[in-house]
Amino acid sequence: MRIVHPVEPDQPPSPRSGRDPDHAHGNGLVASGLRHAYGPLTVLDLDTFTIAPGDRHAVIGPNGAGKSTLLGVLAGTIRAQTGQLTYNGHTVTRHGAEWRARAGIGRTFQHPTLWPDLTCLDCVRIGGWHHRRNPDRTPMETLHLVGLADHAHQHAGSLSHGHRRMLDLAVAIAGQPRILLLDEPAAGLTDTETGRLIDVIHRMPSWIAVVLVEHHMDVVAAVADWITVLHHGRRHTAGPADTVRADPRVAALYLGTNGGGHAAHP
Ligand SMILES: Nc1ncnc2c1ncn2[C@@H]1O[C@H](COP(=O)(O)OP(=O)(O)OP(=O)(O)O)[C@@H](O)[C@H]1O
Repeated sequence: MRIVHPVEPDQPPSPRSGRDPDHAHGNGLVASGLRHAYGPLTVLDLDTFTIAPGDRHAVIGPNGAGKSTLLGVLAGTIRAQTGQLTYNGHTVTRHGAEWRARAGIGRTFQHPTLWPDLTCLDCVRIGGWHHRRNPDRTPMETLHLVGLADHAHQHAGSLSHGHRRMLDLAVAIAGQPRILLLDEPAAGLTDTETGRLIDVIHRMPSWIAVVLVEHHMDVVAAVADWITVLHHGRRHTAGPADTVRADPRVAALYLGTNGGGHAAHP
């Protein structure tokens, strides 16, 4: 895939430095002993998974490896059968997705649903409904960031697939997350949209952690400095992005010579 970066960025990229304006970054999200099964099928079995402020962490693995399940457990849309989660030192295991979103754990979805009868602008307004502080940017500025300013008054239901994904991202950003969980954000995007997505992630302030589940390895290479590889719900490999991408065991997993499913070659 050829990634096209927007020719004229509308804002300078955010430096990976700076300070959380409300000093609320704490020590991030720490999960331990996560286990989840559907019937006899264990789809998640992780001893620990940690997200620290500012992380750029990709979770990759063959189809069915448990990546979306992990994101769901972290976001609170799936309750793991066992395990504990703390966020900035507080136990949040039993708190649901809405509480976690308000606390700063935002997410996008593999299949965004949004509100089809609302305009893009109203969707972004809803995304920011729980602000505890002055918004980082107006809803219109958020739409501009993701390249949807010209579609502000269009109904979400009439957007193209790629634009719907970018709107889902805008809605998540409007919630001013401290941890942003992205589930296959590049799936189905054009090259130009993919370039825009990478640009948006690069502009995230340094105190925001971004965790993305992604099959597009050029997107992973562009944004992640740490990669966890899941296989059958377990950690197969984890480490600095360059090291993991060069690991022949990971390539073997993707090529199916290690009992894995099919997916793009890392
Ligand atoms: N609600 C459910 N009921 C039963 N099985 C499920 C359910 N959700 C997911 N699974 C199964 O759990 C396993 C892990 O699914 P998950 O979506 O987490 O994997 P994934 O790594 O995100 O896959 P992909 O890359 O294909 O999106 C798969 O075998 C999937 O079929």
